[in-house]
Amino acid sequence: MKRVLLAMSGGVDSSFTATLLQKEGFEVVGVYFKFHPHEEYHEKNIQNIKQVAKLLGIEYHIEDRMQEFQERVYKPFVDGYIAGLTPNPCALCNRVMKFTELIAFADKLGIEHVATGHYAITDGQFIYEGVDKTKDQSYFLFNLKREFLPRIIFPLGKRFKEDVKKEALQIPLLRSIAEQKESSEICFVQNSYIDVLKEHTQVDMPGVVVNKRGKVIGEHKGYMHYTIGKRKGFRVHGAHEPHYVVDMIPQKNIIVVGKKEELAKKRIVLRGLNMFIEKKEFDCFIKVRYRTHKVPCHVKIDENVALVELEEAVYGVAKGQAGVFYEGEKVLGGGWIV
Ligand SMILES: Nc1ncnc2c1ncn2[C@@H]1O[C@H](COP(=O)(O)OP(=O)(O)OP(=O)(O)O)[C@@H](O)[C@H]1O
Repeated sequence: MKRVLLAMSGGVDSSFTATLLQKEGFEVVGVYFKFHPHEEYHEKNIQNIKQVAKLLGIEYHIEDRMQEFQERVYKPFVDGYIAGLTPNPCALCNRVMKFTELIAFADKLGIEHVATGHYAITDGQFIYEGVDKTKDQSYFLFNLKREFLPRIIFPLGKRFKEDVKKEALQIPLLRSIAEQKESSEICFVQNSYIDVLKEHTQVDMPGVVVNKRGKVIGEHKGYMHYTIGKRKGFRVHGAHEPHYVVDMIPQKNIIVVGKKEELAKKRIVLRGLNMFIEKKEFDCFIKVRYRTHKVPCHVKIDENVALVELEEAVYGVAKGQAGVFYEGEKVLGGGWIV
């Protein structure tokens, strides 16, 4: 029987994925990784995994990767905010933690294929958007190592979240899992990223708001409270129209604000590229945040840096986020916005 190692989070998606893989004739082995140190959170998830394992009669493993997660994902997240970036820990984690550890553990167990409950599609060469556009997670997967792809299965890629939930509710032992509240977007952030940062650095430190010409026009609570495009939580004296954060100077604890048109960007530079194609110059579409539409662009790559000229302006481009290239639904690659 063909075996597959399934990354199980204890949530409805990966739990339901286990049932799909079994129906397809796989012998499923599950693995749960403890990435962050919130034991209560793990306990709840592990309870769910035990329940699924019992339902399906599958073997599962609980693996501690807290130290690695701390160094490879958590620390860069905190350091990123301190440096004035808007980090994207999930896209980073998928490359340096989740899939790396999943593949390594599969190798240890002598299993060829790995699976997750991501809403995305792969043909072993490329990643494509999942059919459920409201749940598609291809953006977060742009950074996967190419050599991983032939070993990955995404059983939910052609399914709709709503149907997954409905079907899971019909299975008695999955019912309670399907009824649980969805997990937050970043697994180690329980409430707000600000609470996480407060454990490591001083976040509340009032500073000045300046306009693009450097003139002081207001006050803010501390630069880490803001991301590019934010228009609330700071004061601009005598402002009659909305002002948006257009830049920040972390070393001086200054945020720069401007009107909507000053937020517009038609040129973006990406570094730390991960490409699934060899071409160095091409036309495609780019997504500069998770929840946004794709914009047509022209890309030129030189020495692992991509210069992207956009056909229409985008608003709220934040350094540290991922820029992901698409051709239709296919992910061509991407990099980090600088
Ligand atoms: N701690 C973990 N250990 C092992 N696998 C995990 C873990 N967290 C997430 N995964 C895997 O990554 C996939 C996507 O994770 P994400 O956090 O986006 O979950 P999700 O879409 O809410 O799915 P789920 O309902 O399965 O939690 C999960 O479906 C699962 O396969």
